[in-house]
Amino acid sequence: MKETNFVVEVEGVSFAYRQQTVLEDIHMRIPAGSFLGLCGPNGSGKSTLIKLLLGLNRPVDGQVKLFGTSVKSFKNWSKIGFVSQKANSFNSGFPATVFEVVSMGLYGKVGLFRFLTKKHKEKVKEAIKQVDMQDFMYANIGELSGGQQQRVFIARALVSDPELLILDEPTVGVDAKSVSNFYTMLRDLNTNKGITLILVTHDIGAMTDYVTDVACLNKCLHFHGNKSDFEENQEEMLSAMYGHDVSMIEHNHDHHHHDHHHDHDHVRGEVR
Ligand SMILES: Nc1ncnc2c1ncn2[C@@H]1O[C@H](COP(=O)(O)OP(=O)(O)OP(=O)(O)O)[C@@H](O)[C@H]1O
Repeated sequence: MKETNFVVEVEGVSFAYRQQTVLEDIHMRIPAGSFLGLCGPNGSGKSTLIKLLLGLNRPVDGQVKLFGTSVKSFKNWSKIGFVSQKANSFNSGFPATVFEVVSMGLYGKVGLFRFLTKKHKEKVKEAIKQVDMQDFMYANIGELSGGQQQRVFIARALVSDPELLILDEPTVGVDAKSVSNFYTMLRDLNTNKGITLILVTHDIGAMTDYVTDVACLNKCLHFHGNKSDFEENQEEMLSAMYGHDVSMIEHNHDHHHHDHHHDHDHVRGEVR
């Protein structure tokens, strides 16, 4: 029998800022090749958990392993790409092209201010194509929309061939119409390139059509499993987690109908 490879193993992890416990006894194993949507309300500890995975926070209890190695001694950071919502902050005057920004993803490998070889340049172009931004290769980053900028940051993370890509609220500031294209691109990276993805979001509805697995966090891990198990149990889970605040989980579940009355029938996890 083939053993499952886990990219991330979280074993009994707790974390507190001073006296405030933010994460409590989290157990979680993320198999290679999965696309995990990590959701939870504001302040539920999502970003804190990501910082633990990246070794930026030390757990109070328990341990984190990356590719089978404790994060404390993990060195192979080029296997991991990270894109945060704050990446998306270039103003229109910023004097760098898409090509240059994506090249920065290689500096860990080639050293800052070294010349890029032809091979490196090919890699940069390939990463830009993967996020479907080839038409903007030499455009200034500051002139692009929020969603386009986020694609460029993903390309910058992809250029060093990561096996795991972590995205913390990448669609903040991306207009609604671009969000589904953005998620489709992520799904393609997962299925075609086999990159394991962790997508942090407080918007459950928008991502469930794209991910393979879902984790729901609110200090404790309320659920972690594949998407179909999640969909069977989601009403209970969401009302336990979000109470009566369903505004953030509205979602047009139906792909074939676009009239508003119909959409409204498909609000998920509705609690009245
Ligand atoms: N550096 C810090 N010092 C003290 N408290 C913090 C710090 N960072 C986060 N917190 C607190 O820890 C809790 C969890 O925050 P965290 O940012 O992990 O949640 P989140 O789920 O990512 O939230 P959001 O969706 O709003 O980004 C919150 O109550 C927050 O106020």
